[in-house]
Amino acid sequence: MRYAHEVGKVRAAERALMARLPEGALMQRAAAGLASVCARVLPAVYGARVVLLVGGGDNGGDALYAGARLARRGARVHVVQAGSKIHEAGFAALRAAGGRPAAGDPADAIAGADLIVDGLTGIGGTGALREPHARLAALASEAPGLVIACDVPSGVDAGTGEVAGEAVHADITVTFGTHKPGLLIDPGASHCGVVELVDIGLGDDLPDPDVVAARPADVRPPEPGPESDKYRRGVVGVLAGGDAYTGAAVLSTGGAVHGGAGMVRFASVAHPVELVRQHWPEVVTTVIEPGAHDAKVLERVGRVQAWVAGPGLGTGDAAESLLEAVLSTDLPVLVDADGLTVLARRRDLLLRPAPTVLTPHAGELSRLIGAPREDIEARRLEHVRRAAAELSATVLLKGSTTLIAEQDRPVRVNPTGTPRLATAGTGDVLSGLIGALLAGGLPALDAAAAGAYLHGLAARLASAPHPDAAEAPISAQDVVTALPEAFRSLP
Ligand SMILES: NC(=O)C1=CN([C@@H]2O[C@H](COP(=O)(O)OP(=O)(O)OC[C@H]3O[C@@H](n4cnc5c(N)ncnc54)[C@H](OP(=O)(O)O)[C@@H]3O)[C@@H](O)[C@H]2O)[C@@H](O)CC1
Ligand SMILES: Nc1ncnc2c1ncn2[C@@H]1O[C@H](COP(=O)(O)OP(=O)(O)O)[C@@H](O)[C@H]1O
Ligand SMILES: [K+]
Repeated sequence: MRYAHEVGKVRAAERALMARLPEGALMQRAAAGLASVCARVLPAVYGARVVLLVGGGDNGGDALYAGARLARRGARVHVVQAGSKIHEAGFAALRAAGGRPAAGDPADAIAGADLIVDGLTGIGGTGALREPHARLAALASEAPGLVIACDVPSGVDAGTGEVAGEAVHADITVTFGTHKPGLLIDPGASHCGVVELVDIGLGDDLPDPDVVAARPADVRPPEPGPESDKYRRGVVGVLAGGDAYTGAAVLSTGGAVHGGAGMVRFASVAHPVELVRQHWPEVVTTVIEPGAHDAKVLERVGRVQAWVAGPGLGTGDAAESLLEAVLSTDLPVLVDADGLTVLARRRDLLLRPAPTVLTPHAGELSRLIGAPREDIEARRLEHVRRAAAELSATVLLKGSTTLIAEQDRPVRVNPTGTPRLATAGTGDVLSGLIGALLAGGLPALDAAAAGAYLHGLAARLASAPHPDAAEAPISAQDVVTALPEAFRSLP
């Protein structure tokens, strides 16, 4: 796992470690790590034109000491100072090594640099960047040279990933001690480029992480053993589709079929059942007669280990009764799409002892918790946590970074995916896939996280089947088709 800690915890760990070390030792560790990444990516350090963008805090100090190290190796290092304050000792070290303030318009120095080191703000940055920082951030983002952000791209809120105004778009972010949540969560994450973690020795002083992102080896779908049979591997029941929407039923069922369940049962009104049978002959189907939506329907469907309810189900009384019946069981239930719209008016249905997984996008979450959609998109971490607490459920918030929250657990950030996933029907695939993983016995948080990982991986593989291939547009059905390859590519 990659771990991230909130800013307050990073500062507390730094204080604890600093108390045991000689003054300035921690900043030297950070600067040494930063300088070594700079040296590695430059074709040659000697003669390289390096511009440091330096704010008034310790983030600027890191940049100045790293600049001094590069200057000692022959780089031509210039400083663009933002504001009146500067880290005096760092500035003195840079000057002693031959670095100088940039003369003339900073725009020219930035445009002519081989490498720009962003030391405007780090974990101390709050709110939208002020001037002249904002202009310098914009100039760096547009410059032809490489941009390396020190700790956090300036303008990104390290704790949340919120970007309130202008912010640096880095090629590489060299972060110290631990990841910060804002480096893993959009919109901040998309400003970071490649994130490199420099160990400054915080290890034992850091508490449990607040946010974690899986590495491939962390994703462990249930594996069938020699004793497995279709029932022991887990049966998933899908309640989806209606007379109005049939595609959602086919796609959600497809996610379940390729998600590793021993069997998929599907129930709906006649038309979607017919289509699901055509697409997925291996699925056991039940036709629900119009008007019959109570618990008896579930008995007719047969035994399952987990339910998926909602895609294309409609939002009327029939859908509500079906949802009430399924949430009255003592089985894990995933609710998606139309099911979430119903839940927004029937939150009482969430008061149940068994696990519930909700998979909203920002619009659906907005209805569920009564927060504006724009606020959810700007501050995804805060809202997904709030939703998990208020709704007593595992909440997977879809979008440009998928987050999964469960009360009192670190929030999982999904590292896979592509913006090409933003196409109709891919969410339905995800619901069936997670349902299969739940039926296979994974706990809710692990099932949701593994499902999001495999779904994002399948989308990448569908869009660009090998590393050198250009990305092509994909359909939701392509994601279903690529799921076996996604499973195969796990270590
Ligand atoms: N502590 C340690 O042991 C270690 C810390 N390390 C490093 O220290 C960094 C944290 O340093 P920090 O606490 O000095 O804060 P920092 O990120 O430089 O920001 C403060 C400056 O930004 C300014 N500013 C804020 N918001 C702004 C805005 N919107 N627009 C414009 N300006 C804004 C603010 O100005 P003010 O508001 O005070 O006028 C102040 O000048 C951390 O990220 C890591 O790089 C490493 O060396 C490892 C050891
Ligand atoms: N900008 C984006 N980058 C990456 N993935 C995205 C982006 N926007 C949406 N997605 C993903 O695409 C899928 C869309 O799901 P959803 O909104 O439910 O669509 P639908 O209801 O049409 O199936 C989700 O997995 C979501 O995380
Ligand atoms: K920075």
